Amino acid sequence: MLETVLPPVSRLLLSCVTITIVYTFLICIYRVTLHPLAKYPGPLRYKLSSWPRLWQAYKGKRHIWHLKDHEEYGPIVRIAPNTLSFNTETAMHAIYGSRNINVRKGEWYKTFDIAAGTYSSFTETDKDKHAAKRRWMSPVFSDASQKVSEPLILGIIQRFCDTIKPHATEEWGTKWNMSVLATYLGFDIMGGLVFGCDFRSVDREENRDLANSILPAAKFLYWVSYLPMAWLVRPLLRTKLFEIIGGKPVVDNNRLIDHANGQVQARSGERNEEKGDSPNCKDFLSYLVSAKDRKTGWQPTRADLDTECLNMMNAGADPYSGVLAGVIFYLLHNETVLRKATSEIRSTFSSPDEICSGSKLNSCIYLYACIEESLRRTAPVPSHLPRVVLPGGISIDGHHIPAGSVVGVSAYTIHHNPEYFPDPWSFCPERWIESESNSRKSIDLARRAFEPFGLGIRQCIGKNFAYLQLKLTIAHILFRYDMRLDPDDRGLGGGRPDFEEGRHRVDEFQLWDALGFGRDGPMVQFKNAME
Ligand code: HEM
Repeated sequence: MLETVLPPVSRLLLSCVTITIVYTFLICIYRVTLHPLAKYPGPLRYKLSSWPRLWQAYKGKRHIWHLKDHEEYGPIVRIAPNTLSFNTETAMHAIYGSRNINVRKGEWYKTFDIAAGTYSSFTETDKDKHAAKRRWMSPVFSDASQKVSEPLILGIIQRFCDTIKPHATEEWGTKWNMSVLATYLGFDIMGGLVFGCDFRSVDREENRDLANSILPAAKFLYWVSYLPMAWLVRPLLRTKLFEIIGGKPVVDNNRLIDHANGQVQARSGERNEEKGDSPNCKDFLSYLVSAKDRKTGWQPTRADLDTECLNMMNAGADPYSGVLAGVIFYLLHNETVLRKATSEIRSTFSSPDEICSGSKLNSCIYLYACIEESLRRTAPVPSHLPRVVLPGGISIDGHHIPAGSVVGVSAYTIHHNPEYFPDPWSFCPERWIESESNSRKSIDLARRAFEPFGLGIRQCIGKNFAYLQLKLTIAHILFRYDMRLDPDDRGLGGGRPDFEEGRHRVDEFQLWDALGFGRDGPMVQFKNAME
């Protein structure tokens, strides 16, 4: 009846709307009844649609939601129509543990550095291509390369400490936002390591723009990568149109890409001596430009080099900076721990010049335990690192998971699982040290559930560099300075009882979930501890 009185265009529109409603309704029914993952528990809205996940990613709170969901629904939660989240160490090893596991990285990764030209070792989803890239990069991360790089890392850390010095006499001096300082320090170190380029963003304000771009760009790409049809957006990432739509974070990301491209380009032209580049330096780029995969003979294109350098800057600088800010936060919120760590460093070394890699640094087991405990609390990728199940499926904790499903474990959730980490909300470096009250068995169990660097073939290739940088930085700071929270701004970086659930713990360093994590504070004052 209605159809006969309506004009043809309206009839067409009405049909489209009706078909869409019926289709959506049927999809919803399918997702909660016949879908292969229908039997797994989770909130109804997650089962129906992946939009709630996008919203959580946009708000930087996915890790908080994961934790809450697992508390409510148990060790397996359906967090999107096609995605399961697990919270056991056995699942973690079943998903990420070795090369032969029948999964690959998910499409989600593809958004991150495609704007730079191609996929990096981090975002490559094809297993064989990834293996070739990993072999190509291995000389960069060898022990020999680390030895060559250490003087550069030490030089930048010492300059960082010298920058604080005039503001930290015998009295408590200027207050510093540790998240901000650590961002500049991380950027300077990676700029030196990757490009042999001396950014000096710690001590020169005019050089800080690029360092400040990394996190906003990462936050933006993080939620964009969760768009249900992110593949439509990817080709637009580098366009002017997208700069207008996305605003500053997109512009920032493009500036970072341009910078990486410029640095790679400079290898075929003149180097920029004025900016402090050393013509003979052995930086990461110098290994990569001339190397190829020894097994397949694969050689990088210019786009591969651009993308990989950008990836190393991002993957190397930001997690280190975030964790460093986290270590300082937790030391300052746990006085006994700070005292013990400081005393270990000051009794092991007799001057800052002695603080370098070697047996003395390795003997600082309390320092190492503080880093492990901070990595537990502030894993730089707090939520899922998604893996897609390949044809044939896989078995996880006795469940057959069909091909095409997406599976993962959230580091934040498993790192706060009391089954592996008793009293998970307390900062307790002692849990990593064997003692009468802490058996080898419980440390081994904790280690099996510990994944701040990922696991298996996709584990962080820069892990050893990261530990070296963290140990050196913290040891130098503790040796040279006493630290305290600025009395006027004690709360910055922590939660507050009047904040929402999950952000209410004053002694928990607050993370903004992204690739790397957003952060602020703590506000720190230093006092010179050396004569
Ligand atoms: C505290 C410091 C760091 C943490 C916690 C960390 C964490 C991680 C994690 C969790 C992954 C795996 C992601 C996944 O499975 O999708 C990863 C990958 C990676 N990281 Fe790190 N990272 C750190 C520092 C560094 C440094 C200093 C570098 C050196 C340049 C680096 C370079 C990389 C690269 C190239 C990958 C990709 C590896 C691959 O897929 O083969 N990271 N990192």
